[in-house]
Amino acid sequence: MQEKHVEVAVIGAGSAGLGAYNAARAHTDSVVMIEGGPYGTTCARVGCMPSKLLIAAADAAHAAHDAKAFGVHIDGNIRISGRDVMARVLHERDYFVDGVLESVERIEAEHRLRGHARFESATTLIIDDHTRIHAERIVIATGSSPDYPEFLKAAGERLVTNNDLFYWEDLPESVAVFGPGVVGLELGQALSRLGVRVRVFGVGGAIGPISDPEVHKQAYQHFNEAFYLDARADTRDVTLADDGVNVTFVERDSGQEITERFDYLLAATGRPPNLKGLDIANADLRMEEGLPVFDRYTLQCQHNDETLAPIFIAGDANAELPLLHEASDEGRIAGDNAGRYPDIRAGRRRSMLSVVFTEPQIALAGLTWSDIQKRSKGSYAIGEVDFSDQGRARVMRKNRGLLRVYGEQGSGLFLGAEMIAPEAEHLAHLLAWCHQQRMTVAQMLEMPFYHPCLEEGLRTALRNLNAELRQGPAMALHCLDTGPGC
Ligand SMILES: Cc1cc2nc3c(=O)[nH]c(=O)nc-3n(C[C@H](O)[C@H](O)[C@H](O)COP(=O)(O)OP(=O)(O)OC[C@H]3O[C@@H](n4cnc5c(N)ncnc54)[C@H](O)[C@@H]3O)c2cc1C
Ligand SMILES: NC(=O)c1ccc[n+]([C@@H]2O[C@H](COP(=O)([O-])OP(=O)(O)OC[C@H]3O[C@@H](n4cnc5c(N)ncnc54)[C@H](O)[C@@H]3O)[C@@H](O)[C@H]2O)c1
Repeated sequence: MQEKHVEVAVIGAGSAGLGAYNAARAHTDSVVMIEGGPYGTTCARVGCMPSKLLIAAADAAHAAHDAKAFGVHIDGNIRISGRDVMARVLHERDYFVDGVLESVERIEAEHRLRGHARFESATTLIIDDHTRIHAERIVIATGSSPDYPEFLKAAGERLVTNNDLFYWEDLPESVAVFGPGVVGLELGQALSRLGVRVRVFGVGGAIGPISDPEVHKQAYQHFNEAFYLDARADTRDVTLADDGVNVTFVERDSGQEITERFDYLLAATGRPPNLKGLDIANADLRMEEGLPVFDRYTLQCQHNDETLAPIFIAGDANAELPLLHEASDEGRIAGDNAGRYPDIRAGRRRSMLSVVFTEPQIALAGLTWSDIQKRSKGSYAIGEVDFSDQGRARVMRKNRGLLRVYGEQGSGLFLGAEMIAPEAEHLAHLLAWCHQQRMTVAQMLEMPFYHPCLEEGLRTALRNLNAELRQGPAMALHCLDTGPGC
């Protein structure tokens, strides 16, 4: 067993780990980054990028099918080649992975260590069985992995997760998706648009990250127009079938128990943090609900006696906001603090922004509806716009969805938003930026709105909110002071 002494050890070379390494490296040369799996990050390899590539193919298929509604007739059959779709996904995915691999290659070889890390004590790590690292400070950036309930294991080799799906050489005929969370909705809808027979089964009623009941209602309706989604499914059995898997469930509308065969079962039932193999009990960390207690501004953990530990936790590993930009931010903050220790600084946390790349897209910005229920003690108002009659959305045949914006009574401050809306990724950015600038709804309304744009729908929602906050005039139906369709 080799012995190595460093100031900072970073466990995990994903988006958070790479950010942490770079930030710590700005303070000291004595850093090591340990990676137990393949380099390339979850985001590039099996997460954000390949999922968006699959969705891009699905959008192309959908546009081709929808073209005739615009008077554009594509003569002959629209043929989707599963092999070509998956070949492009993998080819482009590799391009993104290669970019990450190049950055990893640029890191000095003596700063990189391959192997699975586990804690021997709060300041020593064992890497596989080959190296013991004595580290003055440690950053845990181990990410998360798909997890699923025991009964799904009956699907055997037909059970896949996001770790497997992007390696398919061809598209299957059918997939049963368990979990209408972010992964299940994005991949389920993409597969459905690519001609795969899809059913999505959930428990407890949740759809993606939506907490606003009105947005939830619309989402349920829109997705069900596109594919079968039962967010409170009564699934009775999962068994292996010939070259496939049988799922027995109570059909949502008929109430009949049926057994249906699928080529694959996609488990998208959540991604808990990778803490299990870490022997974290040896690190003397204070734990709550299986997770280390940490400060979200410094990312620093506590010892069991509640003193501060020289251990930091960033990215999906801390389960706070398992999103790429948050992992990068947290990695930088944790690495900076591990490097500058004991001179710990609070890092800048941005306004919350989350996008689900479905059609319509789901997005959250600032505080969510459920945050506001907890924090605002009734002193808030809601404005909304329904996109079914919004001018630009209608022009593009994307006139579906609901945007709800929240503001604070008295101050008129913009608090947050939830939406299922056309091109919500852009609307949500504007809203997150305004939230971070602590703007009032009235100030937001002073900004320019171009005609005819989806942002005019946002303006309608903001005007509605301003009126509800009693800071502006009541809304007029089809007011034409700004052009038709607003
Ligand atoms: C299908 C899918 C789509 C997604 N799409 C989006 C999106 O569109 N936008 C978005 O913002 N987010 C998206 N995400 C989430 C995003 O990918 C993650 O939030 C982000 O990649 C987390 O980065 P990380 O550094 O925390 O983890 P990772 O990138 O997973 O890095 C953790 C690393 O730690 C290593 N490791 C684990 N344990 C050990 C150990 N004991 N010893 C050594 N090494 C270890 C792992 O091998 C891994 O390389 C998506 C996720 C999935 C699954
Ligand atoms: N566009 C994006 O930003 C993006 C895309 C994909 C993933 N992600 C990140 O990855 C994280 C993990 O995504 P995820 O979708 O795996 O998890 P999730 O927590 O978002 O969703 C899991 C879903 O599975 C359901 N579920 C749990 N047990 C079930 C069961 N037995 N049967 C049926 N359904 C069950 C849950 O109710 C929930 O709806 C997300 O929270 C998100 O932060 C982000």
